[in-house]
Amino acid sequence: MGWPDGYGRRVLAEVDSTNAEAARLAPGLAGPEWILALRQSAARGRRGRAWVNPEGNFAATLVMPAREAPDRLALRSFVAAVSLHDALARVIGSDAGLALKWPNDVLLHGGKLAGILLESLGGPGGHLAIGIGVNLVAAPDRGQVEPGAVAPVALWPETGVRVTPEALLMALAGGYAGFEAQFTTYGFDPIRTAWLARAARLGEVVTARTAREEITGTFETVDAGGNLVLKTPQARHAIAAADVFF
Ligand SMILES: O=C(O)CCCC[C@@H]1SC[C@@H]2NC(=O)N[C@@H]21
Repeated sequence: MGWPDGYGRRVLAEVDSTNAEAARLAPGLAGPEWILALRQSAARGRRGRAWVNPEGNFAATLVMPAREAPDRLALRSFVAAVSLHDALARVIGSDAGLALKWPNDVLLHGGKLAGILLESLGGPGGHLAIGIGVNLVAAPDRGQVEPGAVAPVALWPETGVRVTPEALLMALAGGYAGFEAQFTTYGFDPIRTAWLARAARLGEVVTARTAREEITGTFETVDAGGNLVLKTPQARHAIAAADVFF
């Protein structure tokens, strides 16, 4: 799979955060652009957390013009997760042990291998930044992540497979372009189906911690809006934003 038509690419030796760089570049971009950084000094994670980013790990952001409603923009989270899962399977040579955790973490052997941070950049045209971090060579210590969160893992120690950030970008950019085209043409349905086929803990009991409450229930599905659907003895909950604990 070669580099996809219509997508730009920049490779930076160092930047504060590829998502911050995406926001700076967005006003001057006419089409989608991948920004890969070999080092980040101020990488950010979801919910205002820092992202630990040792050199050799993958750090990139896809910034794209997107004049769409926020609900639809948010579904790119699943497009990115499915693309990342499949790109990792391609570079590893197998999808064994890979799974997706709602909404967009990639797990390997049950540990967190990769995270995705979506940011809507607004501005006159409207841009979306999809920031992707993958622990290719090293994972943060358990003490550096939230108590109760899935333990971080890294690809190299876990599988013996050494992949460069550039090689992963190649696999990811090609795969993303395919899923993005599918999303544009057919909508969320095929992406949702692909996501569910790669889901961790589907049909099992999980806990979702939202800003207001904690819900423990059976992970039934992801609905047409991308919500996590949990069934408890009392009700069926469609959850738009939460941290999920196994
Ligand atoms: O918290 C998460 O799970 C999401 C982590 C996203 C990290 C990536 S690394 C590349 C991009 N630039 C950032 O500052 N963050 C994202």
